[in-house]
Amino acid sequence: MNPLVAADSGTALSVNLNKVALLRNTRHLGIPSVLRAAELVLQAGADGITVHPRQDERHIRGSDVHELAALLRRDWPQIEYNIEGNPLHNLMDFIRSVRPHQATFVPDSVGQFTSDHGWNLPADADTLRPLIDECHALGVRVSLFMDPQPEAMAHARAVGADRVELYTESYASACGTPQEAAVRAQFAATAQAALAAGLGVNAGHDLNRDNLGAFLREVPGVLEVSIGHALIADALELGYAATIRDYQRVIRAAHAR
Ligand SMILES: CC(=O)[C@@H](O)[C@H](O)COP(=O)(O)O
Ligand SMILES: NCC(=O)COP(=O)(O)O
Repeated sequence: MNPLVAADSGTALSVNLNKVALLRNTRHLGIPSVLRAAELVLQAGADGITVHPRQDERHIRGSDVHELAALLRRDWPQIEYNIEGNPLHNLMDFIRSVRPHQATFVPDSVGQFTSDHGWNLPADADTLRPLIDECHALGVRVSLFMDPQPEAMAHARAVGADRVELYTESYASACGTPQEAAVRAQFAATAQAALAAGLGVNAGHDLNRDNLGAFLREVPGVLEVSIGHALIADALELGYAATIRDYQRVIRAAHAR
């Protein structure tokens, strides 16, 4: 599959392997293996691999980033490799050495518990522009992690981003509450603004098998979802292959209209 276009289903499923590394790091035995997890999810039909190497290496280590790059280059050259992180911290070193298909810029602090907000545009524009330009010179697509604010989408395009990744925690936490429909509509409006500005739309954070379908049915043009925490938790119960098949079933069903 061409990593530069959406999956045949309409939305590519990129599997975030952070939590496999988190479990591995609690012993010095190398299990569970991040590389083996990548092979298993790809054999089962995942469309991409995502990692978010944090500076404290609490989960993904620098060595994982490079070993995954070598594996994908050797055995899965058409599979999209998406590396997330803060380009003001450690991300750019990985982008320069690995040249993945996509860099997702995330404005996390060092030691942050998990990502919890997007970029502030246009305030961050002057900081981001040269880093986006550098990625483009390296042949790397840039996606900006963004809150669901329609008015920020034109600014994301103006600073040179190719895509935005909509930060979906507010949607996930609204699911099952009276606010669910309104929050989803906010994401739909943001995606429409992104498309109108000429951006591709990705989405991620706390997506799962239960909330993904409704999101994809209502939010237009989502090219890629990156899913880690819930998917790896599902895989502990179901195994990698059955889990990937089920997420792909949800994605296909959302697009079968
Ligand atoms: C950008 C994003 O939403 C995810 O990459 C999230 O930050 C995962 O990071 P952790 O696995 O460290 O929570
Ligand atoms: N970009 C989001 C991601 O990679 C995974 O987020 P989560 O599913 O672990 O919350």
